Amino acid sequence: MKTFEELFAELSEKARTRPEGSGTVAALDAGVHDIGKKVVEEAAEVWMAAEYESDDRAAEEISQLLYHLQVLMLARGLRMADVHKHL
Ligand SMILES: N=c1c2ncn([C@@H]3O[C@H](COP(=O)(O)OP(=O)(O)OP(=O)(O)O)[C@@H](O)[C@H]3O)c2ncn1[C@@H]1O[C@H](COP(=O)(O)O)[C@@H](O)[C@H]1O
Repeated sequence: MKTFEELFAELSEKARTRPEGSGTVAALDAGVHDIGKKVVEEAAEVWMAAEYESDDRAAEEISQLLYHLQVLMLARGLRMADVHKHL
């Protein structure tokens, strides 16, 4: 288990060190267009899970959407503070 901030720190480190086999590195290499499509796909899965599936399935889909949003942030060079200032 990890928090939103802990995941962002982990993904930032992956982007910096580019370890072999990292899905995050592969996604970053694919670029903003591909990551954006993944965000939309995961958002739809969140919607469906929230409407038709269990609390745990909805939470799982939400975690995946949050992951892909963080990857998109990294691809754009955005930091957590850039988002926080709009909350
Ligand atoms: N939290 C996540 C996470 N959530 C979602 N995903 C990715 O998003 C996909 C979403 O799953 P779907 O069910 O939509 O799967 P799918 O359609 O079969 O997936 P694809 O074929 O599109 O890859 C997963 O297969 C993962 O590739 C994640 N990938 C990685 N993490 C965490 O990110 C960290 C770094 O991971 P690596 O960069 O892979 O080392 C680790 O702590 C991981 O636990």
